[in-house]
Amino acid sequence: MEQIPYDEWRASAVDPAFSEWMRSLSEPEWTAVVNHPFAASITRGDVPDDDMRRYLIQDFQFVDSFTALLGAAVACADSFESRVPFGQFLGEIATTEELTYFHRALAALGATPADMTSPELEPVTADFRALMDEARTSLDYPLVLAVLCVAEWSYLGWASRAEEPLPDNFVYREWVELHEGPAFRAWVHFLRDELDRLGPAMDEEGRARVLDFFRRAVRLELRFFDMAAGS
Ligand SMILES: Cc1ncc(C[n+]2csc(CCO)c2C)c(N)n1
Repeated sequence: MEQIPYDEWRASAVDPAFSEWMRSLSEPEWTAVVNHPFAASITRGDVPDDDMRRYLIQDFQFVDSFTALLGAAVACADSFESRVPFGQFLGEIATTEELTYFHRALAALGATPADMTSPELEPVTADFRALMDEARTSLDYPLVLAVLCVAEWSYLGWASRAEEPLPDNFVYREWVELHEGPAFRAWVHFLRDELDRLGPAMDEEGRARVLDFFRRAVRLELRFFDMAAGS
């Protein structure tokens, strides 16, 4: 897609948010992620066990780097008010939801402890971890935000397309519930608000760098679901 400078785009956009500028410049991949057949299959609970196991084994490695990236956000956010939500979310992931979910779901799918701690990484998992490492070591707050925001906003996108009733099997139901609902929505809102606050004050070169991280993350989300679907 053509790259329209933010200042020009904002003048005629229905939603002039900086995050929306980046999202719209990440088409058609963005829509392909939130409408991905593998994600739709999760919401219906009909992913074959072998595929769901492979996906969650790889995703646990993703979540490890993601958690480290949240730590970087605590470190490089530009105010106390901004640090706190990252710390809160970090605490939730590290303790309750994410960790117990992965252990229970992977046990139910017959994964071994070694599958969780030291699996062979798929190329897309390695590439995604490399992008998160690049953002983390930059300690550049907008770059960190861009990668976090794509991961969370895109997951909210597919999970909010789930139809009631959710699957009985907890492996699917809880994975949808983790990425939907008022608390998760507020978290995504916070990440977008931060980008919307910082983007307009940046120069064109700075914005282009944030957009580059945003787009790379969107492409990796698409490749990740493609990997999971075995395509
Ligand atoms: C490839 C991939 N992209 C994004 C997410 C979303 N995500 C990562 S950590 C986290 C917090 C609690 O669930 C969420 C929502 C994912 N799991 N896997």
